[in-house]
Amino acid sequence: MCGIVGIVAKTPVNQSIYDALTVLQHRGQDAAGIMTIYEGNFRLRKANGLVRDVFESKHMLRLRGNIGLGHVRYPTAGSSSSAEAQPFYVNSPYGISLAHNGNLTNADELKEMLFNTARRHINTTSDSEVLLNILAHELCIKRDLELTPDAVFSAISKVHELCRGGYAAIAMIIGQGMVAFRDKYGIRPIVLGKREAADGSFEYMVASESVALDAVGFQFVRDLAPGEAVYITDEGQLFSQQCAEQPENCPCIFEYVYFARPDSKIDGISVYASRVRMGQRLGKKIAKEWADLDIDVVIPIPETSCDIALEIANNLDLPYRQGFVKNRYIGRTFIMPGQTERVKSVRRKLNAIGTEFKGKNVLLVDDSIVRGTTSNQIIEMAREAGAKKVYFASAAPEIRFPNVYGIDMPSANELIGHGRELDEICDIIGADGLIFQDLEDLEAAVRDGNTDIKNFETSVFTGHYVTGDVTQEYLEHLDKLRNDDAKADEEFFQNSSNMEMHNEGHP
Ligand SMILES: O=P(O)(O)OC[C@H]1O[C@H](OP(=O)(O)OP(=O)(O)O)[C@H](O)[C@@H]1O
Ligand SMILES: NC(=O)CC[C@H](N)C(=O)O
Ligand SMILES: [Mg+2]
Repeated sequence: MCGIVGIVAKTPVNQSIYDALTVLQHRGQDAAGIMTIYEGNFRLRKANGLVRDVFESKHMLRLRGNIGLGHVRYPTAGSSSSAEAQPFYVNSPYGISLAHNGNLTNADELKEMLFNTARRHINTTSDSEVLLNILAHELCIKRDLELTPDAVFSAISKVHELCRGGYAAIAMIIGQGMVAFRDKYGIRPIVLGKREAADGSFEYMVASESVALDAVGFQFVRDLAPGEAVYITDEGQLFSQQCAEQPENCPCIFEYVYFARPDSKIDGISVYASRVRMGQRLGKKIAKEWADLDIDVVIPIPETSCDIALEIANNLDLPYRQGFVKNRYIGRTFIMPGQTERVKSVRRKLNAIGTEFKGKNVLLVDDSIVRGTTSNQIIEMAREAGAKKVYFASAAPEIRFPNVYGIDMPSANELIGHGRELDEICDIIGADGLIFQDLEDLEAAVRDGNTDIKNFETSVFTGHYVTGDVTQEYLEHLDKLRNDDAKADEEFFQNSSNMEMHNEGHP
């Protein structure tokens, strides 16, 4: 899940984009990039690493200009090489750069089509470079020197016709403006904000999550609707239009379960409040199904599950204790690119406080169990710390199917819930009892924040893919390409780029 941000302002945007990226860091820890336009040219800095490591003062000084884009990357297509860090850019037409969150499911076909029909070459394995070239190709067909909003929107309509999958994207066009758009199912989130400039006019910002607006002093205006595009000219004029045929609101439910920050609101739903409701519902289920269990204490697995666990404890009338301490300098485990790193990071990241476990029957709570990397080790740690019995609750149901829309779960076989029933999963993670939230309850917990949303993207639980184009053949192809072994084999290449980036220079 990447984080994206774009700002069109009256004053330099580099610091605001940097600050916004730091609060979107939880969406991608692998690479970061900022691109601005200054005196008719792009200025770019992107590299592998966290925001604080990628941008030094010398880079920030170079990133001049009042319009810019930023990206934090969690690779879910292609490789982790710095050459695939974002934003990407193309020279023609105008000079366009793009930052993308999500995954295209038909990137291979589009790549071929781009060559066959437009002789466009894609030099990386990134689906985002494909998306940028599709947009560039469509804008190229409009040959006027100045782009009208109508021409931009008709290009985005073509993008929607051609591209499948989940995408929220922001593109910047030299001498014209910035366009942000969201796929027709609204799978990936994106919000619009505004701020009053000193001269009384408005500056605009688009970002993956509302928390980014808060961080840099923009007021939330609204979420982009599924299929909608907003175009902000260099002068700061805002236009918006629905660009997709039959859009359908179907946001990714995993944003609420795990990805997004609790202080964000997505599609009118507070992520924090939805997690509290997940806790309420799961608490009720535990009370009903485990009435005879002698649980002494509820302990969360930091960090994402803390709000959920507290509510479960309230519902069960049990004490809530933060029995695991999280090392604040270690990032999120699940979005690390390889399984070896993920396994190692659990014990580096979490440590048990012995007194909270010794001689007790503990209920550990996590937001989700994906590969079982965390639950497996954490249960072992609870036992080492002296727990008598270790029960485990997951606020999301069993994850049984791959994700194809921008969450790196490409291989069914790597999912602990794939093809396994509750008892078997419980045995593998080594718990004395295991309980999952029902999908109905999870959906209701989120929907209670905005009853206009009838459906969510829940394919990891159901195997039903809303875009309707995901075949067994595609899933097998994805598995071969991106399972952990395949990625480990590519490790050497991930650390070395085919193309060095020419983004260093003098201010
Ligand atoms: O079953 P797994 O494959 O281990 O994946 C699930 C775990 O990964 C995530 O935590 P993560 O450490 O990424 O982030 P957090 O600190 O936000 O909880 C999630 O919150 C679960 O704890
Ligand atoms: N998680 C994401 O949004 C990733 C965007 C894009 N598919 C990439 O891998 O760079
Ligand atoms: Mg976690």
